[in-house]
Amino acid sequence: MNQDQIRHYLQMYLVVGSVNCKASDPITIVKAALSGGVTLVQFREKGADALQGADLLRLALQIQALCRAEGVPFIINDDVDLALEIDADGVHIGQDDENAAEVRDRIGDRILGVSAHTVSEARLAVQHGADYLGIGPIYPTHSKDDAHEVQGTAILCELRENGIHVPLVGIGGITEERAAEVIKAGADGVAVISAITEAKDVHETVVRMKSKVGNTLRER
Ligand SMILES: C=C1C=NC(C(F)(F)F)=NC1=N
Ligand SMILES: [Mg+2]
Repeated sequence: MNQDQIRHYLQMYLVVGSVNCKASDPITIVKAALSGGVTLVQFREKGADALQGADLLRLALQIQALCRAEGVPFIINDDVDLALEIDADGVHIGQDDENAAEVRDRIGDRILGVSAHTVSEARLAVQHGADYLGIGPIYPTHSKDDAHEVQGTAILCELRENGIHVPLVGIGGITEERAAEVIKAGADGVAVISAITEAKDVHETVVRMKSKVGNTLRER
């Protein structure tokens, strides 16, 4: 997939799993987020009471169907086997998951996202064929209990200053108020968990956040 297409997808990136959906259920949240205009959805089922087996597969297929109906790509976090089993549009892997080069071989030209926390991790991921890099946590997050130390937007500037020009998406504690500064620092979009899954009005939150991202991208 070409880089401009990937950059477009990264603008308003929802990362969701049943564990993050307390106020409401994942399907209701994903429907409202899609109607608000999210441009990419990642199914990330992690944590103490994460779904497994048939329940996991059922929820993945349900969210995949909702995304497909809206023409929004659907990505699976970590689980390359599940992604291939249901023919997801891509996978997102961390530094502690399967080697990115091996995953690229397994998934063909599906979307490959890789988490990176330093310039050297970013360079390696790009060499191994990553289509985009997930960078963070930019701000303190309570969505990931083993998150790396908070990096602030400086990491985004540092990556761009060191010649990392592939599509980048920031993640970690990103809220509507913070979205613009993540884009100004060089990200092509924002990846969001609890600011959307715990929002009082999911649809409106996505609409507002997406318009702030779009306006800031145009001003850049
Ligand atoms: C650990 C992660 C880091 N970044 C991303 C994203 F921003 F979506 F690319 N997703 C993850 N699951
Ligand atoms: Mg992982």
